Amino acid sequence: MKIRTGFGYDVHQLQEGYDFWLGGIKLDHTKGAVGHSDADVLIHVICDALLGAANMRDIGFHFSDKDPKYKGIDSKILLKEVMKLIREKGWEISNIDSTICLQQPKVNPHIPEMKTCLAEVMGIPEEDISIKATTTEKLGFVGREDGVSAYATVLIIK
Ligand SMILES: Nc1ccn([C@@H]2O[C@H](COP(=O)(O)O)[C@@H](O)[C@H]2O)c(=O)n1
Ligand SMILES: C[C@@]1(CO)OP(=O)(O)OP(=O)(O)OC[C@H]1O
Repeated sequence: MKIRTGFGYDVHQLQEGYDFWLGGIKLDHTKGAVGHSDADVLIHVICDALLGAANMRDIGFHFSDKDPKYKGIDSKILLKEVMKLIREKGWEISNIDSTICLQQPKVNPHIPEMKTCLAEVMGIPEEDISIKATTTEKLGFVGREDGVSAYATVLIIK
């Protein structure tokens, strides 16, 4: 049996007038995340951690932010595609752990819905997905509410 770990980190700006997609669901907030896609930072770090664990480059390598095909795309579609890529190489997910860095809004009340959504997209049990959140105590770009960042680690097996 082979076991590999992977790690992902990503940042998106927060601006008024944009939808705020996070963990596959739309949050009700005064600002939203800016990107070429729907800018779902949690999904992006999960994609990067999975691709990194399988040694298959990163999200921007597979889905270029210069390609009009991905303009405004639902990141759940990208995550499904990443799952296909790693499963084609024989990998299955053991577990995912993640942290969202966001000053506001509170994400804790939305974590169960995010887990249900992501588990369905990835075809894995909810219990294998951990999502956590932290503010940065009003420090830095997250603290100023200029952006949202996230980290994820994964374990994959074959
Ligand atoms: N956007 C966020 C940030 C944090 N949480 C939860 O609040 C707890 C306290 O935050 P600290 O930054 O003071 O550590 C944190 O542990 C999370 O449970 C949240 O829900 N949404
Ligand atoms: C997802 C992609 C592709 O639409 O665009 P963004 O939403 O800008 O996200 P980012 O994490 O900066 O890079 C990956 C991109 O290729």
